[in-house]
Amino acid sequence: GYRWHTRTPRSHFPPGPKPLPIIGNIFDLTTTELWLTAFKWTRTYGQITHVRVFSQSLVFLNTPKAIFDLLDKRGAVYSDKPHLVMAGELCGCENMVAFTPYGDRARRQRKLMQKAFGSGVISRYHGLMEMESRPFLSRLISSPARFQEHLRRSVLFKYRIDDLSYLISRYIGGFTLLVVYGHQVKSNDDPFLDLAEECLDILSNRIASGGGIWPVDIFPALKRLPIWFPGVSFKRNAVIWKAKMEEFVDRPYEFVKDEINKGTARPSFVSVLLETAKSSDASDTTQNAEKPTKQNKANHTNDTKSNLSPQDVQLDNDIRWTANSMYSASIDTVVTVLSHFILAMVQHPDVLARAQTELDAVLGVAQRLPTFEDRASLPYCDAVFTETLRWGVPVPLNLPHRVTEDDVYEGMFIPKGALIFGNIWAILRDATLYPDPDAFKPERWLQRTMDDEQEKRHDPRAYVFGFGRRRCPGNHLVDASVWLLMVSMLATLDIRKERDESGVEIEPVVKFENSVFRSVFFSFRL
Ligand code: HEM
Repeated sequence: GYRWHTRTPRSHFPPGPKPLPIIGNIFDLTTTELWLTAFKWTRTYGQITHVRVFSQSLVFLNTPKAIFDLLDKRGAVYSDKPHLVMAGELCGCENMVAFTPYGDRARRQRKLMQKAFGSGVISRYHGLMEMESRPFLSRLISSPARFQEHLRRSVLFKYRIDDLSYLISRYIGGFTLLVVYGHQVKSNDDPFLDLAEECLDILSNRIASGGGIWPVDIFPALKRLPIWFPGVSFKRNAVIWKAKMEEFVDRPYEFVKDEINKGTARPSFVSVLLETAKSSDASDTTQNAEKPTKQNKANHTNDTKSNLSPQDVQLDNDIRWTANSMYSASIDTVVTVLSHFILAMVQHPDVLARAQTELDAVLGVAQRLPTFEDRASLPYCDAVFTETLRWGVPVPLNLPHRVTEDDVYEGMFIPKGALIFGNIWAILRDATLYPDPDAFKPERWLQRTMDDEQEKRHDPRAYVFGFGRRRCPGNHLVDASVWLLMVSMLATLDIRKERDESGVEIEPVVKFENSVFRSVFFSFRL
């Protein structure tokens, strides 16, 4: 039965729109851009909102205080992830880091990612990022044939954001493939990048569309229906998608193993961990391995299965899935942030001009491209980057966390199993924190009026990467690589509105997609 009918009176839940009997607030949730709806609720219900879908509680945390009090300070019970039958179990995504239940495995995975992309190691990749950003720029300006060389920052091709998304995903995907797997993308039809593209499309537009909640997640009994049963097409799809996801995880990983065996592996996240594991094998230091589950065994290639210890199997799976998670989590997110940047530049030629003037002064007549050494001398460009993160809000409702114990916060009851959404949108659009919040205003980051602690809380980086023990492990990488792409584009390109036949500028028609990421579509010119 429903817990609140017996033990806890409904009035003790955080406030929220009134649910219908049984189905709850389903109809309150089905609007486009759910974050806009959730934002409206904050006006009526304040710092926390509660809604439910059938018996599943959804809790939106709408203020920095509520978010940090729960997701940070009570991280021990607010760091689990929803158990998704369809996405996790049936489609095999349960080992991806963003879906991993909170516990030993999640902690091991995060430790590995910390090694790869923790704040202390990012500067090691600066050279590589600078190197990889060059082909990105040249692909950008050479893809359409009409480049006009006599203009320094030159204009004049028509783009749809999709064309650019493609190039950005090649850049960030290529970079991650190199760092994580030691694979260098050389051609336009790289098999690993093509596979990633196909799989990310399946993941975000098929498996996780609608927040990843399928009827079978609400009625788990559906999964026991036989596959031929009418209406069970989700199970047939799941079989196909699961095979694809496994290929996505296994192929680049097996590539590294092959390269190691041949003695030709380029040093990478995976190769270094595998080599370290091999050399510590002799001294046998691993402890506390989980018992190998069916899943673990199934993941293993036949030739090695027989002589692997449970510890080896565990480590092998940790590396395999962590590598894929970093690779797959980096692509759509970075594309989204850069699309927001371009949109802001198209809509604010004055900001573009000021950023370019600053760059010109620093880069001088040499007309070289910017590097990380220049960052400290480019405060306005940095402000443009910070404001892009605040204004764009790439993941407006964060990824849901799941609370593992009944909890009470300021007199409100939060039931075990509730999904908790950090309402990042509500915070970054809060006029008391960021006056005139809809406006794109880099100036707001130029004068320091707060002490260090307040400043840190005010910085959009405290929000856009999520919270507590699940906070995005790629955040330091993003701060470097996205900054570099932005200033490289500012240094070499003009970004303009489209024009009609008679040369008159057209306001971009902007369309946001209703999904986990705040993807945006529009046209512009470079
Ligand atoms: C601008 C780009 C990015 C944004 C805005 C972003 C944002 C986020 C957010 C909001 C979360 C959810 C955090 C939470 O549950 O509280 C997350 C998780 C994650 N991100 Fe990112 N991310 C970006 C790029 C990257 C990159 C480049 C990587 C590569 C290392 C990455 C890897 C991950 C992983 C593995 C998770 C799951 C962490 C976990 O559940 O423990 N992200 N990211």
